[in-house]
Amino acid sequence: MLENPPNLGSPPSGSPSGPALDLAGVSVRVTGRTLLHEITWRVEYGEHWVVLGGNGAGKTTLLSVASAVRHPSSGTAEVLGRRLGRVDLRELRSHIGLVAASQRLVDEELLEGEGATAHTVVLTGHTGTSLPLWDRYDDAARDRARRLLADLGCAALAERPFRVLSQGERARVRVARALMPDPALLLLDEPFAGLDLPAREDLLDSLQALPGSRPDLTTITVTHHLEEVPSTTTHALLLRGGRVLAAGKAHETITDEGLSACFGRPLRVHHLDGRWHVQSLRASS
Ligand SMILES: Nc1ncnc2c1ncn2[C@@H]1O[C@H](COP(=O)(O)OP(=O)(O)OP(=O)(O)O)[C@@H](O)[C@H]1O
Repeated sequence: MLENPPNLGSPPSGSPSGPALDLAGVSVRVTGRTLLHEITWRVEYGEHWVVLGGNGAGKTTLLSVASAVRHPSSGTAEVLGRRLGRVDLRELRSHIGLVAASQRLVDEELLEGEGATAHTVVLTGHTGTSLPLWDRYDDAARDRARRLLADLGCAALAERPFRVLSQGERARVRVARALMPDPALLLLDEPFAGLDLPAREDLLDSLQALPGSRPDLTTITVTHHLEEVPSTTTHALLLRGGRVLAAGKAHETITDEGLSACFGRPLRVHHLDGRWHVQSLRASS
């Protein structure tokens, strides 16, 4: 047990002791297949991780454990100081912000059909529901939803129907929604999927501003693309075939050797003005 576990009734204040995420020997098996092999991974509060790996490496499966959606088949997983299997997962999930662009919000279509505005979509993050529960939203919640939209550079979109928003605008509204309950942990599963270059850069700017305004927030971003790694990233985990190839400080982990092993081809990594870029040596030779 942690000496001072974060107060899950309200957002942690100051820097809580103990890790935000602590996986020890975590394996995930489905019939006939092992999707994750004995993952050991520790994420401290205030760290900003990127999980890199090719298609099918196990990134989404790993995030499903970190987001308290899935139990490990073996090993132990502690999220925000709570051991999966011993706590109410729904209550724990209310302290975790999850953005998964590839999996639309459960009832996004329903929200669209209802003509929900961007502000309403963010408000549903307050109750963790697909549809708005109007009697649960006081003035403070409504103001907070507006402030979050402004933080994500979307203040002008507040009253616009969600269904008419561009993919880039939707991506930022989803992040605002995920931040609505003031989560201790923000998990982003391919948040840049389907975005063009300006939309990607806008979302990156917004994500890179988060550590400044929320010093205790811990983030984990899953991506295939090095160009999408926020400049505020502190740590990286490289995944291949459901196994951790390397995990540690970003500069020590995102290397030519590490990335080449992770993606199974010779790669050269460049780090320029805080951003990462990759060059395929096979393509250029
Ligand atoms: N329920 C399941 N049953 C069987 N296999 C599964 C199941 N869920 C995932 N897989 C397989 O596990 C592997 C890892 O999947 P996962 O979605 O975690 O990978 P990923 O790294 O997120 O991939 P991508 O980048 O393509 O989204 C894949 O080969 C996938 O087909």
